[in-house]
Amino acid sequence: MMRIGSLINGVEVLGGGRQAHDIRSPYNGEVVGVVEYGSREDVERAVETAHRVFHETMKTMPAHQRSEILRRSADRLEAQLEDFATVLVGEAGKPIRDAQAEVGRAVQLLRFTSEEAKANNGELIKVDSAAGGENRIGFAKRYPIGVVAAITPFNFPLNLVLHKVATAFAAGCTVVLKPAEKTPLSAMKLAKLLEEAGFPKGALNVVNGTGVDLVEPLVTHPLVKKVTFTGSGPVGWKIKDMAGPRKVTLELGSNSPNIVLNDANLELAVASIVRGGFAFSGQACISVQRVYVQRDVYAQVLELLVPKVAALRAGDPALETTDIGPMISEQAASRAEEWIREAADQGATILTGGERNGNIISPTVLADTKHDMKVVCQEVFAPLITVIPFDSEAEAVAAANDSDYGLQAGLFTTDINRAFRVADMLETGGVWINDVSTFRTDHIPYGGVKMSGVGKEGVKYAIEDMTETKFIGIRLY
Ligand SMILES: NC(=O)c1ccc[n+]([C@@H]2O[C@H](COP(=O)([O-])OP(=O)(O)OC[C@H]3O[C@@H](n4cnc5c(N)ncnc54)[C@H](O)[C@@H]3O)[C@@H](O)[C@H]2O)c1
Ligand SMILES: O=C[C@H](O)CS(=O)(=O)O
Repeated sequence: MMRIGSLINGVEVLGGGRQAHDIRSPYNGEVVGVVEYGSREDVERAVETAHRVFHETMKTMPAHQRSEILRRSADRLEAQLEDFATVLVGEAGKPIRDAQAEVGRAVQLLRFTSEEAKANNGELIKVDSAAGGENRIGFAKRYPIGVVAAITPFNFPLNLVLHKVATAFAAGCTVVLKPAEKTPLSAMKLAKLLEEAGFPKGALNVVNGTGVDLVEPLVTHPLVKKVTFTGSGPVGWKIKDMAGPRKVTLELGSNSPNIVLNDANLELAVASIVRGGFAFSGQACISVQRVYVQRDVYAQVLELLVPKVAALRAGDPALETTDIGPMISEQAASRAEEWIREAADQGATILTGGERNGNIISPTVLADTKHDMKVVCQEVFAPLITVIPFDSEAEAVAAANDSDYGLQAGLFTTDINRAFRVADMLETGGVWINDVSTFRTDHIPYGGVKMSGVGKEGVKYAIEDMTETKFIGIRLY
């Protein structure tokens, strides 16, 4: 069993009065690890270390060397895929096939960052485009920003950490990471792997503990230049306020809309919705939540969809046969159960599911919901979708956009003209045509509008955001 502390300058700090907390399997409550919480002083030392290592090593490390270490990290992670997947099953209750897929994505992400670390950054400016700019050229040159504070959630505890750490390294930055308190084991295992692959000690420092205790001293530290947060909206917006003048990226939640038009390939749409609404018990920020179906195919869609959802197998996340594992905590499962009950009391019809067994919520499909029900207008973050009929494209777009959130959307149609017409009108950071909102590859630009966040991740875009542009001009004579 892993016992971890915080990692500062390559040394794991344990003992010295630090409080130990059990990490328990969300499935059966078994202790799968122990974490000792760091202190505000640990945060201070972590930031100072990251600052020193940035100036002494990382900002001048040649791009080919950063790229090579990222590539070696990918190879090492690939070789340990099963070990990492087992940790994810234990700490997050993630079904093993989903856990393996997350590690596979993390390997690929490291390979993308390895390539992107060598890509051109910056551009040549034709200064003589401006009257008076004759005989001058300029460069928009990018420089690593410095110490990055990264705060991450429980649901993709490996891949979402890498979205911040690997991109920061590719840019030449250093990092202080505060992982989610429920899932710190994979983050620590990863931090050690990155050091073993060749990143200098102190390039990544990890402080473990609660967000309430550690995040404020971290994001307000004067040596921190950028804050990158993935997690829930209320916490994210509070962190943005704390961060003051620092650059901030917020990757937050959503109640993702998915539209099925009457000319869609319904088999494809339904299979995608089943996968995208229920993978990891719907605990993805882009999970399918609101499904809008054109009225003339509504009955047909339900007929295809409901038996497929009912056939999903819930149970032990360690088993290859499990589709639906536990939610992260009893509190999260009880909240989902309560929202389903409340919707049913207000007139929604439960077409399948709607039950709780410990931390497992049976995969649920609701119909007859109303816009102001919590299961529609708030982020559900549970294995639950609502299926809502509409008559016209305009009605579907208006309903989809009638949300505080705007992360990703899905849209099914066989007509390319309708596809672009609707995609152009959706108020989200991304739209998939003939796939669901839940689909993501790690190099696409990714990030929400409205209350779903600010800034973009996706390898190239995150790296850009870890840099600052300085203009350097030359007058030729
Ligand atoms: N847009 C995205 O890319 C994306 C990806 C994954 C998850 N999410 C969102 O994350 C949420 C689920 O993750 P979660 O439950 O771990 O989120 P969370 O906001 O509870 O926790 C995220 C991080 O914030 C810290 N934190 C919690 N409360 C805090 C506080 N009061 N002050 C300071 N820090 C605090 C936690 O310790 C953790 O490290 C969902 O809303 C989901 O949509 C978004
Ligand atoms: O939970 C939201 C994540 O962004 C999902 S994914 O890891 O990017 O697929």
